[in-house]
Amino acid sequence: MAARTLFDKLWDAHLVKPQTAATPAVLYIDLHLIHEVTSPQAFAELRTRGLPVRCPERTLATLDHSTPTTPFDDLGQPVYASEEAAAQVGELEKNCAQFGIRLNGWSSEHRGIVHVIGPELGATQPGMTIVCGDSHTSTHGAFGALAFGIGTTEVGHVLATQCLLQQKPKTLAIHVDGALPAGSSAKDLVLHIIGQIGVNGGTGHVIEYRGSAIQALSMEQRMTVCNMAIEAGARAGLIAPDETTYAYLRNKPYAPQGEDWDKAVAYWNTLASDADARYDREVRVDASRVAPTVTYGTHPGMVVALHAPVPTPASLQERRALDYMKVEAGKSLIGMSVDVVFIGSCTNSRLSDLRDAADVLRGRTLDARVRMLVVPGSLAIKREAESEGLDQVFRAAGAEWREPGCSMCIAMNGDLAKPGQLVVSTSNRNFEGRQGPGARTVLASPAVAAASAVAGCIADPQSLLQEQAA
Ligand SMILES: CC(C)[C@H](C(=O)O)[C@@H](O)C(=O)O
Ligand code: SF4
Repeated sequence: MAARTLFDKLWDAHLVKPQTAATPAVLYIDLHLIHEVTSPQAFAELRTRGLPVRCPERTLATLDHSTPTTPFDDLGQPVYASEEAAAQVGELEKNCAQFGIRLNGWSSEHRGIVHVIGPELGATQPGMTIVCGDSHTSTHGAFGALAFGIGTTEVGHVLATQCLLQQKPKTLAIHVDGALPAGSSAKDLVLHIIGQIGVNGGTGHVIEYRGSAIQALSMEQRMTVCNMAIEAGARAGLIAPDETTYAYLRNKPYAPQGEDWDKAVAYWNTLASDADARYDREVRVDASRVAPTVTYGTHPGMVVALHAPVPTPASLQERRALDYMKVEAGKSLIGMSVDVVFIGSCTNSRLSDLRDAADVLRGRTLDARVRMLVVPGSLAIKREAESEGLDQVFRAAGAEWREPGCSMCIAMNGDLAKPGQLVVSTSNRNFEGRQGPGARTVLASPAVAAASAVAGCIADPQSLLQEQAA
């Protein structure tokens, strides 16, 4: 057989019907993740047609986008920001009960952001096809699973048939060699990559991240990198499974156990791209040149190294973005005044991210002008962080330690910035108004975000970390 890439192997193993000139391929879906925003209409469609869910056991639901991150009220009930949010959640609860779907709801110890809990439970596994009505489903590609976002109509198709119609995407290998410099994180790497290839650089492709710098990343870091594949326009991001993957998954609740585990690992070991496999495109990135990186504009491709000057706008659109952000070309963002700092989202809300932020904050307090929200990606992460005392570090610094959810990443739950406020955010999208009407977003790593909270302006964590060490 001809040499195949990781993507080819995943595609071939799930192909129910190949595509023809006239019809897309039919793919079998191993795991369907659902949340409250993109599922209601899909269930309504099932009801209209009198259809059951084909594989409830392959469907996993959580509440995340519209859920409050404040504690329950005195009656033990969540306090929703709007009727609409409450209705959306209620709808998912009802649909899951009626169609026999596991829901990590309010009473579950496993609730959290969909892209955080899938991996955490071991539901996300190498070799799988995984879909969700959510663009950041690419996160799960960190495990060597073909994982991508789908629309609400497709959510209905998958619920009804456990299959999906797909055009075969092309492959793009991003080789990342060299070592990340001390002080540069996975977030800096992925922002740097998007800056290098552009927000359309991956369009029509599945990205496979490869090379020594990728292999050196932990699973949490790999998830950060795959999470943002979609921000480069890619259909999905992939990393071949290896010992790091297996060490993470072993003994997770839904991971295979005993003999099944050994069999699974033997299969997973066959998934890596063959040595002579061909990609449609290849790009090289030198990890040693990745500095702490931030966005300065209104899409995730408008990135700049923290100490480098913002480039001169090359188009009217870029000029408008700079105006909106109140950013000046020719100057770095260092020193720009900050109103809100958000640590959270499916990009950077895992334990290692919280540790990175806490390392900068330990023994310090926030600048008086800054509001800081720390929102763990899941209840499990919240509990772990508390057992390490990270919550104490955040609270002592003056930050808000909140319940898990998407929160200010998308501001659907009432956590939002005011018009004109500047948010340094560890999330993945800096679109106009995403974190509240008129709010301005600078995407950054947890360390840069935390340092900016202390300084009250965009700041480099290095000097703070050196002081801590001394
Ligand atoms: C609400 C949902 C459909 C959306 C997505 O698809 O990604 C959200 O998660 C986001 O991050 O913008
Ligand atoms: S955390 Fe943000 S990016 Fe992730 S699923 Fe929620 S809204 Fe989307």
